[in-house]
Formats: sequence, C-alpha cells, structure tokens
Amino acid sequence: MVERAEITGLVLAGGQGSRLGGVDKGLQMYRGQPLARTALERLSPQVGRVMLSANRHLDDYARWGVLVWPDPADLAGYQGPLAGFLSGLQHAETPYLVTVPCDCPQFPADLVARLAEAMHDGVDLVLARTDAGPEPAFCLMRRSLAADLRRYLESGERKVGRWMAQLRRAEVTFDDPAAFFNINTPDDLAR
Ligand SMILES: Nc1nc2c(ncn2[C@@H]2O[C@H](COP(=O)(O)OP(=O)(O)OP(=O)(O)O)[C@@H](O)[C@H]2O)c(=O)[nH]1
Repeated sequence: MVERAEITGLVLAGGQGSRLGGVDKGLQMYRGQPLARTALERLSPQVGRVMLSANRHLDDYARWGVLVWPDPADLAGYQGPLAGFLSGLQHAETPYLVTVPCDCPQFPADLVARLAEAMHDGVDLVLARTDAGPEPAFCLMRRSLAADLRRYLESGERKVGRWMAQLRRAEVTFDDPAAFFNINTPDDLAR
C-alpha cells in the first residue's frame, strides 16, 4: 500500500489529436471546460501533487498554475504516451507516478487509491482495467522505472503493451466501463 503523498499525478496531454483534426486535445472544451483541466481537477485530490505532460501550447497550460513538461527532447517527434510517462518519471520527486490521459473526463474518483492498494513489493506497475480490457494510460508505477523506460524508447520501441509485458504488473478491475469513456472525435466532445 502506498500513501497518497508518495504519488505524483501526471495528466497526459501530449498527443497529436489526429482523430480530432490535429488539435491540442487537452485544450478542447468539454462541458464548458478544457479537457486537461477537468482531468487535473479530478486527479488533484487523489495524489500528493500534479503535473501535466504536453508538447504544444505549454504556456497556455502553465497559466493554470500547473507544472508542465514536454516529452524528452532527445527522443524526436511524437512517440506516444510512453514519452509522456518518461518525462513524468524524470521530473517526479515522489517514489511513485500515476498517469491519466486528458481525454477520459469521468475517470473514477477512487482510481489512485485502488491502484495504490495493489502496489506491493515485487510489483513495478499497476494498471487499471475493465471487463473490456486493460486501460494502460491509467498506470501507477515506481519512479525507479525511468532508466528501463529510457532504454526501451532509445531502442526504437514505442508500444506501451510490450514495455509493460516485461515488467512485474498488477491489474485492478473497475466495474464501471463508462467511467473510462474516451474522447477521440468531435462527436465525443458534444456528448
Ligand atoms: N506526452 C505524450 N502523450 C501522448 C502522446 N501521444 C499520445 N499521448 C497521450 O496519450 C493518451 C492517449 O492518446 P491517444 O488518444 O491514443 O492519441 P492522441 O494523439 O491523443 O489522439 P489520436 O492522434 O487521435 O490518436 C492521451 O492522453 C494523449 O494525450 C505523446 O507523444 N506524448
């Protein structure tokens, strides 16, 4: 079991948003508020501190008073969520990092507490899942994974599942798949 104060929360907003026409997804309005802001508000009470991962409009995000980190500069181009994981692991000052994507505005209020219950000696990372399958962007991990993840990305690998498969994993099943409703298209933003 890990205490809340030992966990830094990272909102992932660094993607390409190609299914939304290439816009910066975290800044898109959903129910009157930018998506990344909703994610930060939902995550903040669950962790000791929060940060945000972005690759565009860093100043716009920083205006909300949150620490914003771009993906590691030496890993060129868009690399997918693992680049955000690495940036978070490198900047976190707590022993644990938990990630959430910016595009799931209804994720569970007890997400981090439940992931933290499953973090034990012998576990490197804990993933959320529903009956529909794993939700790998919702991941509690040890900060000490930074070196392993850097080696993985430097070797040219990008796939989240393949990186996680070689680690000691635990999974926590959440009953309500609707809580992981994911915004990918303009229609989703209007729901
Ligand atoms: N830091 C960082 N986060 C990313 C990157 N790519 C995706 N993400 C984040 O990972 C989560 C899932 O992203 P996807 O929906 O698969 O990708 P996306 O780029 O946001 O959108 P599409 O281009 O439409 O697939 C979102 O929170 C993204 O912000 C990246 O290169 N860097």
